[in-house]
Amino acid sequence: MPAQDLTLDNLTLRFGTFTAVDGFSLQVPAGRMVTLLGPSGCGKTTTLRMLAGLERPTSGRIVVGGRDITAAPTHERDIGMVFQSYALFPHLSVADNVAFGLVAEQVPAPERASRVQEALGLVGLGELGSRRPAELSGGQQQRVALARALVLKPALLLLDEPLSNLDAALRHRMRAEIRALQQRLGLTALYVTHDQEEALAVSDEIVLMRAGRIEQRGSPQQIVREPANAFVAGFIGQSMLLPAQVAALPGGEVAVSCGPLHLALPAPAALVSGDASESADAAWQLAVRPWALRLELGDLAEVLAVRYLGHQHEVDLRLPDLGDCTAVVPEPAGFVPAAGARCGVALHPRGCALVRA
Ligand SMILES: Nc1ncnc2c1ncn2[C@@H]1O[C@H](COP(=O)(O)OP(=O)(O)OP(=O)(O)O)[C@@H](O)[C@H]1O
Repeated sequence: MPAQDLTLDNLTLRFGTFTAVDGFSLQVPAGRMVTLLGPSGCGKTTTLRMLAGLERPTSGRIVVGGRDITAAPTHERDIGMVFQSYALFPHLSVADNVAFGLVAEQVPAPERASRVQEALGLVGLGELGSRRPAELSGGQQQRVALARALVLKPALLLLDEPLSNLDAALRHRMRAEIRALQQRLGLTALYVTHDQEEALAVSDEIVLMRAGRIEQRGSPQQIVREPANAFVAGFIGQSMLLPAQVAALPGGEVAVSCGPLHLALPAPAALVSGDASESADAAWQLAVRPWALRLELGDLAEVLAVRYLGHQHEVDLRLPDLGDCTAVVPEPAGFVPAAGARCGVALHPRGCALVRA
């Protein structure tokens, strides 16, 4: 079946009095990969389990390609699933593991064999169909799990922490492979991870969740560059949050002061729209990425320590009124102060975002 679009409409799931997923709405266009990201316990897996038919929502609807599947049993949902544990059958060959869903669907043997070979080819395991899972590496086993989902040509692919069991190098390679395959096949996919770099690397769109609700959704760039609030700024990438004074300037900009540091930024949308509750008098914080702290000659900050990491230098600073923070100077570096010396600090607007306190 060709990829379908997915709509989650006001999904809620309560376990007794505890609300695990709270009025969750999302549209995923056909052929896109959207990632649910958020801290442990925020409801990512529960949302995926409702999609898979493993949990029944307390209220709300799930629609795939115009078909309401909210109450459909798992095997009628046309969904492929890949989980953290590969859950392969150890006594079956790789090919028979991949064929398992086709046997359940009573696909005739000759078609089964060609679809299994095609799916194994897609994940680069075309030659290994006769092996047993125990004779494969962890990465290869996860590829078998992926082939087992793809062989069904599902309308929707669900991936729940699919790379958590792999070591770091393999995780990097596999996330690139999964993303390339999803794009090449035009699959609609929902991906769950708590690893922000993984989410940034594989997604068309990220949905950042907290306590069963959506804090922000947007492209990876939007989530990093325009965090909607202090929680998002703190969760994605390292951010230092500084109390900020904000004053409107002509031309759609605001003057921002954080203790001794000053810069001009585009005015946040809420300020431009004139929403009375969002006036410049409201409490704001400036979320500052480590690379937005630009070091220069001067004597504003005390340099506590400098660490050379090969691709960058980390510089621990003590700023008057603001406390301690760490700046990052990419290699090849221009100016890097010495530990124990003093330096000037400027804020680069690209790595700074105003968020409500
Ligand atoms: N069957 C259940 N009964 C009661 N509470 C549950 C049940 N399943 C999940 N929860 C609770 O719902 C909340 C959301 O759980 P969920 O597994 O969706 O979180 P998550 O975002 O996937 O977290 P993690 O990243 O740790 O996997 C948690 O507080 C969890 O304890």
